[in-house]
Amino acid sequence: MARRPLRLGTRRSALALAQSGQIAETLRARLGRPVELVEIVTEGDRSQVAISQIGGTGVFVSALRDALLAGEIDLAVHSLKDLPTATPAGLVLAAVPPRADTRDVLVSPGGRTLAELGPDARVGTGSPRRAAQLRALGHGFEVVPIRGNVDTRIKKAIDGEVDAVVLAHAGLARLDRLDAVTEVIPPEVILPAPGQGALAIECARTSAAGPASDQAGPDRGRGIDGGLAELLRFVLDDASSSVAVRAERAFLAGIEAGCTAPVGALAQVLPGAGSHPDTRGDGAPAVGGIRLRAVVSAPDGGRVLRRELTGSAVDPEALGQRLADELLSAGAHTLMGTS
Ligand SMILES: NCc1[nH]cc(CCC(=O)O)c1CC(=O)O
Repeated sequence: MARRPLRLGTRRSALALAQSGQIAETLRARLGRPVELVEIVTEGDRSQVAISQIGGTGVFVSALRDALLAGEIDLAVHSLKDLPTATPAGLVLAAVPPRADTRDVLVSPGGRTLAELGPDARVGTGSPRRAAQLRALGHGFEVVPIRGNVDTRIKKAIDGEVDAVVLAHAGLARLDRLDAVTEVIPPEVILPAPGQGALAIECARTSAAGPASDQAGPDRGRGIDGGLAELLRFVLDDASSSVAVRAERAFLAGIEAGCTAPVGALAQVLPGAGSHPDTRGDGAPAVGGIRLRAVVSAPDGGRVLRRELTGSAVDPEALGQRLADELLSAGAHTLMGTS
């Protein structure tokens, strides 16, 4: 069978191209197969209005998913934190590669840290999660809504439009802009978004037996990749990263808040007694522990609820759901203004 290139669909932002290019390199090296990048322009790239007004960050994702479902691309690379918790029928989250630094960072050209920024300071972010946690610090600074790609946001701080901006460490690392970071913010101060720092590799669901003979539809027989999801998992997935984001996403799904809500979650796989946090060698996560922390905030940051639980890595979804239930019982929806 001819080994045509694997078509990897990507957004065309600098960040998306950087992370997709890195995954393409890994695939070429490990599969010895050509991989071509297919740039997909999304509504979120075209529009200048606030992301929260055009349906959330899901707008970045749906064009890539449409291309997968239409058979125009073989796999898509997403920032996992922008991926809605529900995977559409016909698609599968095939792999979560080794996760980057999960923390947020401050880019503050004047050199002031978060603790030093006082009531006179203007701090830029487009994220309700960051805005609420920034306000909850109680330093009184003004949170200014900004959007644009990572470089645009750094420039707003350098040009003095705001005193500082909060961004993801992972994004700056992938763009080789860590030089701009003035403070790495610990998760105790600002808890990152569920899935932050992780990538998601999605593909169409195909039968492991090969081009699906048992599935209807004009596009079904076209694929050359029976078991592509299994292959991608085998070459790209990191068991610890995968377990952690499964717990965080189960929490997010359980709290029914969506990916632009003022919600943070961070799971850490613990080096449990007698177990290795990585794999048993067969790709399955070893039986260990996970520590899951979460925060929900009132949109104005006036109140925040923080909770954490530790549970088994065997069932990260159950842990995420339990933590969501706890926060719901503690009044999360009333706090977030969603009930
Ligand atoms: N919402 C946009 C977005 N999606 C992924 C990243 C950075 C990479 C990551 O968090 O994995 C960013 C930029 C940011 O939040 O600063």
